[in-house]
Amino acid sequence: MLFVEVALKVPLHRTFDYKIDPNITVHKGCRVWVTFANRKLVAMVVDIKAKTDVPENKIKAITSVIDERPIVSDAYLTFLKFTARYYCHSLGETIFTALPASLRQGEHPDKTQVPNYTLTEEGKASPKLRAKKQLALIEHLKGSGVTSLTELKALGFTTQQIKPLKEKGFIAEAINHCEAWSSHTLEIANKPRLNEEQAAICAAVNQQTGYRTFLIEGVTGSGKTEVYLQCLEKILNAGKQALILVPEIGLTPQTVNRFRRRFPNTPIDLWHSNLTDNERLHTWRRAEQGSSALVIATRSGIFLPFKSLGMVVVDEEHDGSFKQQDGLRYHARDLAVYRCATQQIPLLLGTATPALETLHNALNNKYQLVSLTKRAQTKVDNAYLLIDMKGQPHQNGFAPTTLQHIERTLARGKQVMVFLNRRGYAPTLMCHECGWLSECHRCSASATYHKSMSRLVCHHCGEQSYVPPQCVDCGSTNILPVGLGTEQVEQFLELQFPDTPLSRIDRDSTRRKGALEEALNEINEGGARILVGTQMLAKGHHFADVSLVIILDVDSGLYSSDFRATEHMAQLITQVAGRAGRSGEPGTVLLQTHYCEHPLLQDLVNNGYGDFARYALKEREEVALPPFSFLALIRAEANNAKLVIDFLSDLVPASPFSGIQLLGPIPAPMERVAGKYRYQLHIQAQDRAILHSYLTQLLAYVDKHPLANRLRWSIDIDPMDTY
Ligand SMILES: Nc1ncnc2c1ncn2[C@@H]1O[C@H](COP(=O)(O)OP(=O)(O)OP(=O)(O)O)[C@@H](O)[C@H]1O
Ligand SMILES: [Zn+2]
Repeated sequence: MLFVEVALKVPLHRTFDYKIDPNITVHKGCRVWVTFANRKLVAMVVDIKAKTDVPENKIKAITSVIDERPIVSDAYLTFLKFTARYYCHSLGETIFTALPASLRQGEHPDKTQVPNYTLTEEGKASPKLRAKKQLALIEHLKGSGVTSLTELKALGFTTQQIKPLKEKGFIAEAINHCEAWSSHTLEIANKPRLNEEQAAICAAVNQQTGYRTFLIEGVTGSGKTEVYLQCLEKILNAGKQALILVPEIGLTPQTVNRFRRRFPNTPIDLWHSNLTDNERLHTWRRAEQGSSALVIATRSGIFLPFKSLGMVVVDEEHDGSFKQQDGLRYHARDLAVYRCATQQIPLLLGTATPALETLHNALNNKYQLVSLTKRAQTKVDNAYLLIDMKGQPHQNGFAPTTLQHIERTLARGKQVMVFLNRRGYAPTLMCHECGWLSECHRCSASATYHKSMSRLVCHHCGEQSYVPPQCVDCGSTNILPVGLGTEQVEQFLELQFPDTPLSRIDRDSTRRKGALEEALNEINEGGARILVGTQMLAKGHHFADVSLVIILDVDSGLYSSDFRATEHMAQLITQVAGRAGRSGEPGTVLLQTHYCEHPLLQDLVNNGYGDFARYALKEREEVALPPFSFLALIRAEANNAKLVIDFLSDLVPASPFSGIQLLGPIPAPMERVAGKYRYQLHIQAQDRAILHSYLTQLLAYVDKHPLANRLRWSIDIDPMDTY
């Protein structure tokens, strides 16, 4: 008799054995159907063995084999086993998080094809068309030859343009070549000559054989993307594959476009949350078969099963979106380090604002630090101005000086960008008579006033309610909005500058499909002169005409209970500021603050992020916070606060464990969300191995804990925020 050890999508931290008829062939990395607790489940075979500890009368046989051949390699399974161990997550849940939905459900890996499009002879003859978007699509296909539907969608095209072009016979569906990409020859379009700093980095990367992580610390607009592109040439020329991880794809079609323009005939595939299940399966399979050369992906792309991976690039490595915030709470950048190290390939981490963890590793020579200190297309730097708000009169959050700057910039025909990381009209409503505040009754948070909808909306649980005509407590009609949101900024600026077109970009204004693309196009074509937005505006956009950037409120980041708050604030300021002065003349960055003298703020504006970050690292070292120690968080929540506290208290051992500091149970910074009480346990250690061995013991205990099934709990290794 033979036995298979399988991983199942269940939260238990263990695998399960089943028996299998020796006449049936099955391999590691194949899926099988099994019954588990009276349910039929897809299982992944992680080992095949001759013996089992399960008694003979207890062991069940598998129901059937799904895959004749393994769908993932041994090395890939090893990677997932590491992931599960590192994040203290069940192997089964880890494997089934990594697989695309169709494979989780037991479907055939070759179930689907995504159409490709190419120009017909009529299409190549530059047909006269009135629709601008249809023309743009024809132009695109002229450059790229064959392009998948997925890529066209990422570039902002829709079936509205594709269908009529197909009907008119200008484009046709093309055959999808699933051959290995390595049989192509690489075509490289025109490219700029690298400057000295860029060339030095490419040389260092190209020289590398085997594993090395490079941190490319390059100011915004210094040509990091150009460095990735030119480093990729060697990898692609060798017929290898590369993974490009980016924070967002929907927001930045330019990125995809840039890779496509540089490598016109190269199979590029995409992986992000807006794909359909079929599209995901398609990309997954093409990566696994070696048919894709480049995959541009968001966070979970780190789990794609490449056949011959040659390089990974993590662009904007500091970005919070690389950390998954529920389920398997992995960090894609950190997993990239493991993956590249085991596969002996280079990893490029690029950013203007390195995460302190990454910088620490670079300063310790664990990673190689390489820098781009100058902007690629302009010689000038942006000027920072701190606007002291203390005791100043202001209108809807704008100091008089700020308004004068806007006026002057507009008069010169330039664009102005106003940044505020809070959507809605005002974060709360207040009764002027009795002090009543609009609070969400399910969360410990205020409900945001959305004037255009006439609603109060909780940004934490989503609950909406009508704006009360009178104070709920005292009946007064004197109810006022307190604080500032983007909607209010928009209305105020429209009144101040009535003849100036304005565009607001935040989650509310871009909810309708295609709204974001329209707004971005309008900005790029110079229509909108004032741009108001949240961090959606901060990420990676290249707006040529912006020469004044205003950050309305930097104070909230200076004093916060989260030890990473100042780091995140400095990253955000630097990234937003980087949108100014991108072509030619220097930009101005105005920061409104009540704390002009704050040493971190002074350091940031006078000496730049690099200096700030090195100073901030020293501060972390003094108090032994990460990266100078290692942190794990156990979170628990339930409707009943006592249950949560009892559960977490019970996890605290009676006598201390050497090398481990425990704090808690303490309430989460937002104690109540959607009616649930949330508490947490902070577990800190100077040594990662000690932390992990402690957690392994703890988890074995939690798995059997009688309260564990009565509440929701989770463990977070290297948590990014402590809420
Ligand atoms: N060596 C070069 N010669 C001329 N132009 C260059 C060179 N390198 C980059 N550029 C141009 O400079 C601009 C900024 O470069 P790139 O987008 O690569 O910078 P980045 O550092 O990735 O920017 P971001 O700050 O948005 O991440 C682009 O328009 C790019 O084409
Ligand atoms: Zn709420």
